[in-house]
Amino acid sequence: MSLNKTLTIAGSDTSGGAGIQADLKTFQEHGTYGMTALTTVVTMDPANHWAHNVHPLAIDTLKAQIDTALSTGISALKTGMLGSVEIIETAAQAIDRAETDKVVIDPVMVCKGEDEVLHPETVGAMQEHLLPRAMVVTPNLFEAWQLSGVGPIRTIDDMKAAAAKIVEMGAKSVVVKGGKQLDHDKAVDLFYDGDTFTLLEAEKADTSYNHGAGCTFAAAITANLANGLELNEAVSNAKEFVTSAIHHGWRLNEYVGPVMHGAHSRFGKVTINKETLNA
Ligand SMILES: Nc1ncnc2c1ncn2[C@@H]1O[C@H](COP(=O)(O)OP(=O)(O)O)[C@@H](O)[C@H]1O
Ligand SMILES: Cc1ncc(COP(=O)(O)O)c(C=O)c1O
Repeated sequence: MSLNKTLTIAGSDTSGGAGIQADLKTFQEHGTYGMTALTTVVTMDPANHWAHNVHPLAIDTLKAQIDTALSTGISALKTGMLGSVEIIETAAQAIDRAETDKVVIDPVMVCKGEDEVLHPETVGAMQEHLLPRAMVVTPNLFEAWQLSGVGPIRTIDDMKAAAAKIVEMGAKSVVVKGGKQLDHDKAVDLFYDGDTFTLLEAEKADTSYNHGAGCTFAAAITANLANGLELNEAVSNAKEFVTSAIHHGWRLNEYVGPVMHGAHSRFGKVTINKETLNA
């Protein structure tokens, strides 16, 4: 028996909820064989209110990991926290060498609770190098604003305008995640494949234990694509998966509450609403 191989090019979240830890747990839940290329290691300082420290790895170390993973012939890949223009360029080269067009770009710019881009110059590099290579991009509202120039995004019409712009910039499709940020009674995401706008609506969880939700969502799409699902099905199944994970988010300590990556298989399927919108 062989498994579909999924690669994540992303940061390590030592606390285990986001980053490659979220990706691997999610890949495992979907029955794919997860592989990793770490860009950076994020640690948290227990003596200083869990302040994040970012430890970038040498670029040659990243390249060697990519070489290792690509040599196995991967089925799908995703990118997460990249952190510098050089790393973004390296990820783009990896995508060009991968023998698959199943590429999910999670344009991680900020960690939850912060609203400043980690490195502003990386936005231009993502626009130039990653959007044209993406089968699907998964920005939250802030990231969609930064990538598209359309914003601040406050309504579903704003989400549509940003999504259209991101596809115009070269992405094959995009999911703009309204999540908790959009002022709406449901957790609403907008999927646009260049043709049709589809609203994905789930029950909103009243929780702050949602660390890793974005990574988990993008990893689930990646695994679904690797397993042969059509793009729209890969996205809506991933929305069900992450909704369950968020509704079972839990308290790791006084600073962070990760999603429960395995909730979907443990507690059963949740249902979401799908609605096609007029262009
Ligand atoms: N409170 C919530 N209840 C249900 N779904 C949520 C909630 N917060 C976020 N989501 C969903 O989780 C997924 C990831 O979104 P989000 O957490 O906004 O991403 P990011 O981590 O990139 O900011 C999206 O499908 C979003 O709609
Ligand atoms: C390595 C890494 N990647 C990605 C993220 C983004 O996490 P989320 O999925 O909660 O947006 C974080 C946030 O802490 C992180 O540490």
